[in-house]
Amino acid sequence: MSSLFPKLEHPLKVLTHLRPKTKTGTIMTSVTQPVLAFNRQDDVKKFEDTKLGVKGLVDSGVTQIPSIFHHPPESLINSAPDTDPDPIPVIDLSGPTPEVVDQVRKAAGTFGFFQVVNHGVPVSLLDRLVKTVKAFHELPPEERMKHYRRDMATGVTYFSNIDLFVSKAASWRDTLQLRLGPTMADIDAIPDICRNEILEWDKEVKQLTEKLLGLFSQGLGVKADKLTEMSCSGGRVMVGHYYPYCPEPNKTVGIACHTDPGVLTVLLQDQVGGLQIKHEGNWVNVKPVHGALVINVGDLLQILSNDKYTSVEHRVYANPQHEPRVSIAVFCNPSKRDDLYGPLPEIVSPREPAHYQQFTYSEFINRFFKKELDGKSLAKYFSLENE
Ligand SMILES: COc1cc(/C=C/C(=O)SCCNC(=O)CCNC(=O)[C@H](O)C(C)(C)COP(=O)(O)OP(=O)(O)OC[C@H]2O[C@@H](n3cnc4c(N)ncnc43)[C@H](O)[C@@H]2OP(=O)(O)O)ccc1O
Ligand SMILES: O=C(O)CCC(=O)C(=O)O
Ligand SMILES: [Fe+2]
Repeated sequence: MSSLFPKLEHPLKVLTHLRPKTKTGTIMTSVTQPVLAFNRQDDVKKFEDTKLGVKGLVDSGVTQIPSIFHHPPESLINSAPDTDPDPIPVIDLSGPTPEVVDQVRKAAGTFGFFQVVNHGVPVSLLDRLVKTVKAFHELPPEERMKHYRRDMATGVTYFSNIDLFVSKAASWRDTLQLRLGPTMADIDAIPDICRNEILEWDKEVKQLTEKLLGLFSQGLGVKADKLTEMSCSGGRVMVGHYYPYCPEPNKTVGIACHTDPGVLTVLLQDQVGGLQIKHEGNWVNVKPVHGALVINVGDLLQILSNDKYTSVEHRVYANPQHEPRVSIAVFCNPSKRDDLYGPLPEIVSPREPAHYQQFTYSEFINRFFKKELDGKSLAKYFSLENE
């Protein structure tokens, strides 16, 4: 440990020594000594080694966020102006199927996002899930840090920022991540405090994603079980994000602008708000609707649909409120790794030729982990228009 980070008895104390940057660019320690050399990777590692995430920073009472969280001006976020009524469609899944298919097709082709109600998942379970995932993130530090790990051996991980070591700036959130399918993570590795709710949620979300794939398939005019047959929701990864209060929300973000790589994402958000999507060049808030689930098209579904559906950029602002924000997303991906994916043959023709080449899911996901972190869709890497 460098002399700038004196050996401290409690890991939380290290956090107060992570260096904020002054306006002039001079880097000061918390005891206001000027420092000439600044190694970002050292500070990233020290933050990681606390195993307490941004929640630990907040608990330690930071009033200035460490410079590893400072985003460049172009990626900073202001709250988007509220639009009334909220333009993002709320679809009642209990409606007549042809109408629901039509609504899904339109929403997926324009916003790439919509909310669903009467989706079949008991609202009481959604409330319990948010409550218990929040309780996990608010366990005492010594309990929480026992879970902190990035390796996928058990299928359960807990960390701050999936891309902490590769991104240019870290974001103000922590995440509990679990593999739900095709095989569930080790049950014993799921934190006790939210285990029952996650297991119940897994059953419900599996049924819901199959229903949604049916609607997306019919919206393309192909047989209802086409996307399910292609195993499009066989691989399911759940994340439980925690966005604590940020003392300097104008210097960082909750989650940087990105698209989701897979087929579709089901997102449960609490009532705090913060998610924004890009629509016709403007940022639009996705307002929380109690009991609703937010659905969005991923890059792979955009490709399968030959651009009939669109994978849209979205982001979350750093939480300026003292009430922490919790969101739970399930990313659906194909479980057949070596099958070929590309625009569905049924929807391409000489009049509507394929916009994308074919590739295996393994090639696709390798591209995800290799791509520069530009926040843009993966679709461009498979586009035939580049050839
Ligand atoms: C870590 O390096 C990164 C990270 C990023 C992240 C950018 C973002 O923040 S995007 C916004 C939020 N999105 C997410 O947090 C992504 C959440 N996760 C997912 O959507 C899925 O986990 C998935 C990444 C799409 C993978 O899902 P799935 O295919 O169902 O799951 P697996 O079977 O477990 O994995 C498939 C394949 O990927 C390899 N892999 C999984 N996790 C990692 C990882 N953290 N680092 C490297 N490789 C990983 C896994 O080993 C499998 O490989 P095989 O060879 O066995 O097929 C952007 C850029 C980065 O570099
Ligand atoms: O927290 C949210 O509302 C969005 C999370 C998200 O976009 C993601 O995990 O990919
Ligand atoms: Fe996302």
